[in-house]
Amino acid sequence: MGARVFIDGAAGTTGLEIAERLESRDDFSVIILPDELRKDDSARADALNAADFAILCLPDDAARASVDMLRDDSTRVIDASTAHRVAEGWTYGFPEIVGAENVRNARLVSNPGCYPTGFISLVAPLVRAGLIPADWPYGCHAVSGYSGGGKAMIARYEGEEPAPAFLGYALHGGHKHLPEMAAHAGLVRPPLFSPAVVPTFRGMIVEVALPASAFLGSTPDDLRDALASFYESSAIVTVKPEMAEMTEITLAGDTQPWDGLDIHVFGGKQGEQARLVAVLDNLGKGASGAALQNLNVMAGLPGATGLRLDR
Ligand SMILES: NC(=O)C1=CN([C@@H]2O[C@H](COP(=O)(O)OP(=O)(O)OC[C@H]3O[C@@H](n4cnc5c(N)ncnc54)[C@H](OP(=O)(O)O)[C@@H]3O)[C@@H](O)[C@H]2O)C=CC1
Ligand SMILES: CC(=O)N[C@@H](CCC(=O)OP(=O)(O)O)C(=O)O
Repeated sequence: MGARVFIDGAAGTTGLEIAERLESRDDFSVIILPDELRKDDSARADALNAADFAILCLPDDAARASVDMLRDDSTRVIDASTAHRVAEGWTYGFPEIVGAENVRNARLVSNPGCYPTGFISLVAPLVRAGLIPADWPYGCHAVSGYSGGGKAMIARYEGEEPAPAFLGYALHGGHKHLPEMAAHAGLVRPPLFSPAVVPTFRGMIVEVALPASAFLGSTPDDLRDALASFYESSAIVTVKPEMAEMTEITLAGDTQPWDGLDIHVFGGKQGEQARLVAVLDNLGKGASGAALQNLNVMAGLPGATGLRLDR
């Protein structure tokens, strides 16, 4: 029997996928409450405290309640919700950005948000390298598959009523991901964020478009080179070489999880702009894939065992 992993919220979109993916693993034994007990606080408290690892796949308030139910420090937690992503005492579970060693040694790990995973992957290394400023008024445009909205949005897109082909939201600001986007990208303020949902189940494209004045005299090639060197040792994040002939970027519309994250840097002909683009699966590196990566790292397993990186 391997380490015991309790999935709290295993009936939801993220929890279900983590449970399915852990099923084939013999290095972990999975604890899932039966349907009639999955919202029973006493059963949840017992399962949480009996586990070596608890993965919280719950709305924010329920995730906070789960953490409050822990009686001692013996359960290590991966929280997939937004509740603890900028909270003191929690390690942000983005090993490529915060360092795998920090995740390995952490007891409380917050799994990054899907959009922030794309945004931070593009911006954090360049801010750290001093190639773009921490105080620029960044913008971030992104599209997500509808599974990003959990069960409610899946029901909307798969229900009787026709769903929109493009659904822009967060029109008045205040998206729940803004604090972690600023904090973990190393920015003084969050980006102007314009997310949208498109009618595919999973997949995500996150873009940060920059005028040349934002990259302080470097070129788009310099930005790409810096990102390539930052992610050189990552099996998960791939910085694509310049592809001048590439004129379109598309969502694959995959049905299976894909845990990779591809980064593109497109430059203007005279270097007058750079479009930094991250392509990922909102349910892969944006959710369950990241949770499994964090679980592997925390359990001291080599690399990113069990992650599907090809598309
Ligand atoms: N979908 C995505 O792309 C991503 C989601 N996340 C995060 O993961 C978390 C879960 O999201 P997601 O899977 O999409 O959401 P879902 O709505 O699909 O699932 C949430 C699950 O939690 C259950 N639940 C709600 N309250 C309680 C409670 N008090 N006790 C026990 N179970 C409870 C729900 O039960 P019921 O079925 O009865 O409603 C549901 O099964 C959220 O915090 C979300 O922000 C993170 C990354 C990406
Ligand atoms: C399409 C959609 O609604 N996406 C969600 C984000 C996905 C999600 O649930 O957020 P986490 O990654 O923080 O879990 C939203 O914009 O609120």
